[in-house]
Amino acid sequence: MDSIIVRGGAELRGQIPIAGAKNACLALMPATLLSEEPLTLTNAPRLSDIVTMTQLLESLGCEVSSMQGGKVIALSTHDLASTRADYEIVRKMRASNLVLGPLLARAHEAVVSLPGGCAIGARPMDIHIEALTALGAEIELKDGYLHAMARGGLRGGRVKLRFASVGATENVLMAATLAKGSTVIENAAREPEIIDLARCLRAMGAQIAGEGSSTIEVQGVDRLGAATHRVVTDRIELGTYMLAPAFTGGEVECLGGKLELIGAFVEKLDAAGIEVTETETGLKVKLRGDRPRAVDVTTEPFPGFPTDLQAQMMAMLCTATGTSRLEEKIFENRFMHAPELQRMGAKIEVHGGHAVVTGVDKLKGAPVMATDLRASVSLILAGLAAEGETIVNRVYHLDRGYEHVEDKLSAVGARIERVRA
Ligand SMILES: CC(=O)N[C@H]1[C@@H](OP(=O)(O)OP(=O)(O)OC[C@H]2O[C@@H](n3ccc(=O)[nH]c3=O)[C@H](O)[C@@H]2O)O[C@H](CO)[C@@H](O)[C@@H]1O
Ligand SMILES: C=C(OP(=O)(O)O)C(=O)O
Repeated sequence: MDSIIVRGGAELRGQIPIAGAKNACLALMPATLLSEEPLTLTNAPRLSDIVTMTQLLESLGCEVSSMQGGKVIALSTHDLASTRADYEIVRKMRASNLVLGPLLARAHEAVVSLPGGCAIGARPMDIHIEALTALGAEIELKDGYLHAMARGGLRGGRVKLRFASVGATENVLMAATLAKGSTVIENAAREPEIIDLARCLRAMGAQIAGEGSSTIEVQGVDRLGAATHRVVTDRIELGTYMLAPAFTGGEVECLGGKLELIGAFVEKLDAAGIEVTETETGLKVKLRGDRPRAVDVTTEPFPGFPTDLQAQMMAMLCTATGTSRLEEKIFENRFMHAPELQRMGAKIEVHGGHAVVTGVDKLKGAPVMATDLRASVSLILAGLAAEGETIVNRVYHLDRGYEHVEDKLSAVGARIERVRA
């Protein structure tokens, strides 16, 4: 398995291009199942999760080709070959469950493996099931698979989510586009990835209003057509690289970055003494003074502070002056980076869903283990600030969510390299 070696202490200066969002693209790709006509996605990120979604869609009869080195993905599902999403693929990636809504809408049936838990916490699907049931689906769990059926097709209805689940909002939004009549989704998730999906579905001919608010209305149509859609900027990759100069000094411009994608995060950066300026091409970031200051952070659904940036923020707060408190409210086991950061000299105490971080003068390089996607990159960031060499092992998680991390960081002056196994 590959590892990444980081030698700390180099100041960062320059521009980092931010890719299209993994978590948007993984919801946009299954939208192809709703139409017999082609869907083309531009600004797609080049990630192993996209390859996994490609394999899943191909197993259902979709033709997928990628162009421009993977930045453009052309999908076409003229005929569905299967309505079964197999455990062998679904277990690799939670987002595989996003084929459930589209399959039900198009074929009126689906058999989809439960994603199961993952390292960061349980990944239940009860909210998805309840929402699709409100559109007339009958769903039963058998042998680890959800067996779903919509006799006579889905019909619109009132869907009230008990929690603003991103995945459940995406599944029911896609399903409702082809349901008979109108659907109202209450307590819908408001993440930028939901807005992006709604825009793509609208380009395909869906009638949707209210995305980005807590109430989304959908008027079902008979069929969806062809469309080309540009994937929204990855706000998590953006936030990750925005933190980099706080570890190293210098100034970095994240190309394609927009404040509206990342407001709550930027407020915390400001409080920590990190200056963010919007430019015509992106967001410029630099640290005021020598060290960041402690801040308290609670993860919440959008527009709150994103859970997917908590690990990177914790790594930064390990180098700050003062004591910070972090509360993780989305996933129950998302502090696995803490013991690894401790190996580098960080002072962190974890009590259930809370962590207390007391900043230290200097982190020290160490061999560390990447336990999940965002934990992996938090260790790389910490390595940029640490004295000596940090070896981040087991980086396959990283390749799920960050394209060419070592190239992007070395282009702005970091001393980082990948060692291929
Ligand atoms: C609200 C939130 O921040 N969602 C994040 C979540 O999306 P993802 O779609 O994976 O997760 P959800 O938004 O559905 O889940 C958030 C919470 O709801 C719970 N839940 C979810 C579905 C369900 O049927 N039953 C249930 O109890 C989950 O256990 C979790 O505690 O992970 C993604 C990858 O890290 C992030 O990009 C999303 O921003
Ligand atoms: C945890 C993440 O992804 P997934 O939901 O696919 O596990 C993530 O994007 O940070």
